[in-house]
Amino acid sequence: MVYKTFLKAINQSRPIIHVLMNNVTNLFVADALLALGCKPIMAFDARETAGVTIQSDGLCINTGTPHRHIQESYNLSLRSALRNKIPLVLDFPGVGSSPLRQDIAFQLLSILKEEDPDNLVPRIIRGNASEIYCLADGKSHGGSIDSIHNAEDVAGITRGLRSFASALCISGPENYILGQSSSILRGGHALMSRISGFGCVSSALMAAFLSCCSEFHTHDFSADAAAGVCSFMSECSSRITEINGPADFKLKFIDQIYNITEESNDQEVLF
Ligand SMILES: Nc1ncnc2c1ncn2[C@@H]1O[C@H](COP(=O)(O)OP(=O)(O)O)[C@@H](O)[C@H]1O
Ligand SMILES: Cc1ncsc1CCOP(=O)(O)O
Repeated sequence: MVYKTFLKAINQSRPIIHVLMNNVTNLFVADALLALGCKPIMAFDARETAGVTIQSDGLCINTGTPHRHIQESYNLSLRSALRNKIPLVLDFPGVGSSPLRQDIAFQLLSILKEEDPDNLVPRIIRGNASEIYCLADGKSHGGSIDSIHNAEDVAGITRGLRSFASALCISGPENYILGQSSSILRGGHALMSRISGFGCVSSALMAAFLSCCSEFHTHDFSADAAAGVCSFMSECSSRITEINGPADFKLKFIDQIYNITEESNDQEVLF
């Protein structure tokens, strides 16, 4: 299924996407979702987060900047999504960097198993190769938010982790999508690794694509949604011309999210 099918569905349904994003990339993610035609809502407080999730069409939890109290919000929203059949994406930036990040991640994974062991609620786990490596083997590898591993190597050790989600995306210069079927999709532009937020945006857009899933009945919808986002982001970046640097690329990328529609011809610049 190509990304244009998803763009059309999003354009028609204007889904509400509840995002618990890290505080580095919150605005970039909100702007990317708005440009796509979604209605993002960033809500973090445990007193409202489960209720906001119930009223949403998709959920994205990104645990990149943990702080006191937010772990409860992650848990409440995840349970709320699973109990109300709201599709979701989990993203764990730098999960191998500290015991706290691992504790948060493994608690969320245990909630997935407890509430929905058969993956009936569509869900994607996305991360760079080092993050997926840490989730898959349960050990900390230290280091930064950026990946030091190779997606192809890590894909080989994800059998156990794959049982937690209907699709897994190991991102990087090439994106490995592992679901009922698997695919490898080229990334976008090397500058995507030189500015914060392209991974976070990718996860949020996956939640948006997943939110349309009731309209489709494919055997492997979550993998289609993950692959659709990777193709879409690749197309957005390939249309950007006259790049002055990372910040310029980021703004022009948001414009491309807005400009590409289901009617666009591939590689056509629409400014
Ligand atoms: N060197 C690269 N070349 C092309 N595309 C890239 C590159 N690095 C990242 N990307 C793109 O940016 C997205 C986010 O990738 P990644 O950097 O792995 O995530 P994160 O920000 O979570 O570490 C990928 O899905 C891919 O499309
Ligand atoms: C720098 C940083 N630190 C914690 S979260 C974050 C942003 C990560 O964004 P991305 O992984 O999408 O580049």
